[in-house]
Amino acid sequence: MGIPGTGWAIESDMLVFGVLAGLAYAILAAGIVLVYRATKVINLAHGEIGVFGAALLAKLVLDWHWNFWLAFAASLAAGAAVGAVVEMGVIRRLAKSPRLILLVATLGVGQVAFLARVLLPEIENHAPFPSPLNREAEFGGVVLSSPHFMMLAFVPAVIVGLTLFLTKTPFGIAVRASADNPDRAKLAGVPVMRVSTTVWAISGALAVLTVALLNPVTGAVVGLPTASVGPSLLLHALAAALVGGLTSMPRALIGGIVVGVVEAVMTANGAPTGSTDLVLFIAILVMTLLRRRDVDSSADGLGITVKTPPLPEAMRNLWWVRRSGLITAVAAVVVAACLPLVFTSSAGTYMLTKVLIFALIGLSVTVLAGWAGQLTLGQFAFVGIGALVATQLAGHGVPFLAAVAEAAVAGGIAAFVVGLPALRVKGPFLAMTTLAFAVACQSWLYGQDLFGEGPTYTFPELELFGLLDLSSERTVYFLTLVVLVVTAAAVARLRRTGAGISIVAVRDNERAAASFAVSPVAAKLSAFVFAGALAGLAGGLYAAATGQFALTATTTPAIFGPDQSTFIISMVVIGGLGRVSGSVLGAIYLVGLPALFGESVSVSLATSGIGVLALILFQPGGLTQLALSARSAFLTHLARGREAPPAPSRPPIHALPRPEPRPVADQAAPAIEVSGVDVAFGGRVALKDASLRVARGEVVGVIGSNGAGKSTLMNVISGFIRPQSGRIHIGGLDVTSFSPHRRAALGVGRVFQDARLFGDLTVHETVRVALEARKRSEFVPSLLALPAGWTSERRKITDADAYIDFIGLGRYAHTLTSELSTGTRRIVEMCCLLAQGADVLLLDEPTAGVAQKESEAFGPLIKSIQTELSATVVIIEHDMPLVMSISDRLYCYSAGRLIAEGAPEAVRDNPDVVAAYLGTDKRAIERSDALTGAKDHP
Ligand SMILES: Nc1ncnc2c1ncn2[C@@H]1O[C@H](COP(=O)(O)OP(=O)(O)OP(=O)(O)O)[C@@H](O)[C@H]1O
Repeated sequence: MGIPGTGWAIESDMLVFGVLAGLAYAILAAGIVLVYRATKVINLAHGEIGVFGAALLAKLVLDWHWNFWLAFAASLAAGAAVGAVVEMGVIRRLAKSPRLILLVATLGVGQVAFLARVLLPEIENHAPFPSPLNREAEFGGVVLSSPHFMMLAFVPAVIVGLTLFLTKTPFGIAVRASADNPDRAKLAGVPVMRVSTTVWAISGALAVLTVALLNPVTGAVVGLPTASVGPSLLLHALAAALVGGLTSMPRALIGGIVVGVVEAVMTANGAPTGSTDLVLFIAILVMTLLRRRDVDSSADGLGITVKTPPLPEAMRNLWWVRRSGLITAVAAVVVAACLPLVFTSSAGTYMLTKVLIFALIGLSVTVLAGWAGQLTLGQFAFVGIGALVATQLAGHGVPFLAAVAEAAVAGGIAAFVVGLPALRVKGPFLAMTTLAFAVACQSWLYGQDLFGEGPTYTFPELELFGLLDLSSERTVYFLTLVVLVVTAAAVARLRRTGAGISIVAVRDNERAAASFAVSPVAAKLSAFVFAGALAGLAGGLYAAATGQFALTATTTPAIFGPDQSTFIISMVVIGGLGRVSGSVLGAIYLVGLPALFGESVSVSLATSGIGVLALILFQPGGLTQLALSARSAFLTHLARGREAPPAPSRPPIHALPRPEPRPVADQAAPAIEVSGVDVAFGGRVALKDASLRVARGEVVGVIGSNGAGKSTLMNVISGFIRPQSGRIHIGGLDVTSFSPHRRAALGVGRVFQDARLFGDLTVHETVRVALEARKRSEFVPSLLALPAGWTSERRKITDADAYIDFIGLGRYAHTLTSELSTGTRRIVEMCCLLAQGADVLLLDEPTAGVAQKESEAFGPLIKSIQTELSATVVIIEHDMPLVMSISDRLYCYSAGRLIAEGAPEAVRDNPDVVAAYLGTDKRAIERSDALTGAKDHP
């Protein structure tokens, strides 16, 4: 059979080989799916655990002559035990940590499993990997032997068995419940911990089974270095898992077979090297893009883990304490500048340069993963692109600095291309896409003619401005040091500007950020492009420092390969995710120490998988956290017996900064007009022919029982939900097709029911995000500290101070919002509305979660903010006394339909409203949250 238009043939042997390979991918995928279903983590240690168990099996059968099945059972049990120990010792302890930390922990576990395998007594009898039967049969022109039959029999049986186990048994339901919401599952009596341990134990056994099935098929000879489950194999399995949406095992089985067959057909027909990985990358990209977008926009748990401990009041305002970061940085640069005097050999200088380059690449991960929360497993791909571009250009006579700058541009462009589709992709799916990109770069892109003749590339020996000889390692070292210092300073500065804060805000709460006019797309893309450019720049310098490097699809470990991408993630997490110092400390720890003091047992122990795991377990904030804790302890010690100096006072605020008035499309038009809006989620109708008309300056309350469609109405007005029909006008302008952040820029302010704001931003930073609605901080001027950007940033800082003082939040200004009580966070939200200068305020249960006593103050507060902003207000509230006291008119919704509208008293007494919402109990009306149960007290 042939494929029309390609000249390719499909023979039966390709199908047989394809199916066999596909079964291998599927069983690997099953293990990944199992753990992902239970813990939402991609277990990167899965392969290594399997390789360890399979080595044990080989030892038992070949050297100790155990019966195969007995040895098989024992190694599966060993795999299960390893899985359970990993869960109890690592995963459980990190359950509340950001997912990135867990991912890195699985990398550490993988290294420890690798070490365990190496420590197993050496196998003396070199022989093919053991298999129980000794039969052969011909099938489709292919001679199949017992390992193939094992694969054909075991894989479908295991997958069907696991599927039934997970879908039809109470245990399976418990797995799903504990994955979706562990706290709620615990309340419902699900033994969450036991479920998790069991899942990891099953996955451990499955890993051993996988490698035990895989090894004989690939003809592994025990005792010789066996191929481990590297990124490429993992990627095939991930593609299969993705066909099943990371949850369905039968679909993963089909996915695996499809991947295997396509690959076999392509390879047998002589498709160019690496093109199968390219196809895999495209397939993964398309599949992730076609996935239904997550409705839930909550942060995917990639938060920053480094927390600055409080400093004693007596010391906080001393100049050298305030400047301690800068002082440390200067001292570090001085030390770095002296190091070449200590490590004088050319190899030593090269290692120092490599530490600097890794720190630079670490900065790119800091921005992308730490700030933007984009979990990338392919950052080294951009380093490789940068290196090749710089080498190629330098080889064609382009001056050194221009070549390196173009490497940065190439990295940025490549990141833009990858980042654009990645905007729709989150967390583990993005990790997979970027890993696929890294694998495709290694096996396909780097081999393209565009980058010159490989596989060996030589960076020419150049001069800088005809003065500095770049063939000297020392010159390259100092040049790299200058680039790193300048870049680190720019990155640190960027984080303090509106542009940097916005990136973190989008990561923490995309909806809230959009409601402050921050464009999530622009924030994420700018992080992607900037990180890509930094990686490309580092790549250019890496090529210059290395001089000559070889790139082939099979070189392991490849200099720019996917393994390096996972390494750099570990490095940044170990250093301290999200901080500039994190990249530098991580590079010193994981690249510098092993290279310079590799002989020392304690150094290799500290920087091995065990050291990394121990550090993550006891100090998830990494080395930066350790340093900050040490500083805090030292200052606390010094502060003993010292009086706290009076805090520097700020001049009193006489008037709030006035926002520039926004142009209004039609002065005579109502502030908000919603007409004929229908919204349905699947088959469930949330709004039917909804309408709302609010005059300028009016306060309108929206009431109705839970699920009546009130929040949906808010989401329709603010742009988070596109209605199936109907139109929305703001100030006479038809905004139906506008995104949320565009509506926010028109003056639409919003508070959300959950009052989550941005967990990793301080109150001051949060208010500055709101100020973005007035004047957006541009990325490039902020990064380069151009005068325009600088003046506007200074202005925003003082404006934020003014709003915070006005609303009485002064003492919380530098507290993280996640550390505030719900009531205080609600007040921060109000402060943000002021800062945003919103003239249409959409308040979705602004007192939800606030104690009754505190919520009484909210009526006057809302009124005063309305007056200050001359705003129009729509408020959803279950607190009837509050909503009655401030509203000019009320709308009441029931089951998505408007049932009453008019003066507050008239609506309250309307029989339909009484029947559908309020009931007849007077006390309930006076304290209506008792009726809805909506209020939870902090
Ligand atoms: N993103 C969504 N996906 C599916 N269904 C949804 C979604 N958002 C809302 N719904 C459904 O639409 C209906 C209206 O929900 P909505 O949140 O607007 O009600 P509400 O009146 O605000 O209730 P509450 O007082 O509890 O906030 C409910 O049945 C809800 O389950």
